[in-house]
Amino acid sequence: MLKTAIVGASGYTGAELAGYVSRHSHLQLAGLYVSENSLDAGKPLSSLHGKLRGVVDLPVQPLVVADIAQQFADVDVVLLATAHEVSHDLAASFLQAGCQVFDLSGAFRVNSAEFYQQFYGFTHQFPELLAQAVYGLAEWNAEQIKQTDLVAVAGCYPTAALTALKPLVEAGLIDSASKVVINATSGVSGAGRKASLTTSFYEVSLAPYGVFTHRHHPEIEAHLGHPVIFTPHLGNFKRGILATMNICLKAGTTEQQVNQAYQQAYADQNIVRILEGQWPAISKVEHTPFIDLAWQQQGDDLIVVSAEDNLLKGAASQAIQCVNIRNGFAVTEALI
Ligand SMILES: NC(=O)C1=CN([C@@H]2O[C@H](COP(=O)(O)OP(=O)(O)OC[C@H]3O[C@@H](n4cnc5c(N)ncnc54)[C@H](OP(=O)(O)O)[C@@H]3O)[C@@H](O)[C@H]2O)C=CC1
Ligand SMILES: CC(=O)N[C@@H](CCC(=O)OP(=O)(O)O)C(=O)O
Repeated sequence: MLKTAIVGASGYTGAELAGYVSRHSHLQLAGLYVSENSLDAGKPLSSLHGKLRGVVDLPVQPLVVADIAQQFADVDVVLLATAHEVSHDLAASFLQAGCQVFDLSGAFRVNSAEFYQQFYGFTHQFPELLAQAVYGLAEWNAEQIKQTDLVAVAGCYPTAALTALKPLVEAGLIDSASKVVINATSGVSGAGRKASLTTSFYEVSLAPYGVFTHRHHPEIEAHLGHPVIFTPHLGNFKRGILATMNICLKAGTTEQQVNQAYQQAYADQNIVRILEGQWPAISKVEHTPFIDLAWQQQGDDLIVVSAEDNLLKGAASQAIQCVNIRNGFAVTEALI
C-alpha cells in the first residue's frame, strides 16, 4: 500500500481525492492537510463534506511547512489540491522528502517562466522543476508519467479541449492556416470552495469571462501545438464542463479519416467515451471520471463536443489516473 497524503483536502477537488483514495486497493490515506492557520483544522473531513460521512472521517490537520521533511519521510504519494501559488511553494519540499507529487494546480503545467509572469502574476522560482514536470493528460503522456515524480495534472478546460483536439492534430487533419475555436462552459465548482460574489447563487447566470486572457488559452496551445481561440463561460450549475469546438479541416479530409483519428487515439482508453448518434451532455458525466466526445462533419468544417466533470476528469480522477499510471496499477483503479 502506498501511503498517500492530500494537501488542500477540505476543498472541492481535495474531498473528491479523499473519496478515491479511500476506495483504492493500493493507496492508504496517510493524512489530510489544510493551511497552518485554517479555520477548519481539526474538523473531520466528513463534517465539511457530508457525503464522506462514514467513508472519510479523519480530521484535516494544519500543514506545518517546516516539518515536511520529517513528517512526510515515510509518505509515498502527495496530492496537492491547493492554489497555484501554494503548490508552487510546496512541491519542492515534498519531492525532497522523497514523495511522488501530483499537483492539481497550474503551477507546473507549462515550461515557461514568462507564462507564469504573464498569466499567473508571479515569478516562477523553480525552473528545474518546471523542466522536469510531466503534463498529466493521462491518455497522452503515460510513458513520461511512468518516469517522473512530479506530475502537473492537466487543467479542467484544457482536458476538455485537448482530449477532443489532439487526435486531429496528431493525424495532421487541421488546416494549418486556421485557428480552432473553443467555447466552453463550466459549473461554479470550477472556482473552488471559497465564497465569492462572482460565484454566489444569486449572481451566477450564463456569461463569458476571461475573453482572450484566460490562463488556459496558452496552456491549451502549449500542449496542442496549434493556435486556438478559447472563450470560457460560467454557467449556473454546480459541476461539469461542456466544450464545443469548431475546426477547419484540411481540404478534402474525409469522415473516415476523422473517425480513424479518434479510434486510433481512444479505442483502448476506457475513460474516453466516443458517443454515436448523440451529443455529450453534462448530466451524463457529472460525478463520473469519464469524458464524452462526439463530432459532426460538413465538408471541411468539423464540430467536436466534449463533456466532463471539472472536479473529476478535469482534476481529481485524472490525478488518480496519473497515480495509477505512475505506479503500474490498472489505469481505472478506484475510478470505475
Ligand atoms: N475546482 C476545479 O474544477 C479545479 C481545480 N483545479 C485546481 O486544483 C486546486 C484546488 O482547487 P479546488 O479544490 O477547487 O480549491 P478549493 O478552494 O476548493 O480548496 C483549496 C484547499 O486548499 C487549502 N489550502 C489553502 N491554502 C493552503 C496552504 N497554504 N497549505 C495547505 N492547504 C491550503 C484550503 O483549505 P484552508 O483554506 O482552510 O487552508 C482548501 O482545502 C487549484 O489549484 C485549482 O486551480 C484544477 C482543475 C479543476
Ligand atoms: C469556473 C471557474 O472559475 N473555473 C476556473 C478554472 C478551474 C481551475 O481551477 O483551473 P485549473 O484547471 O487551472 O486548476 C477559472 O476559470 O479560473
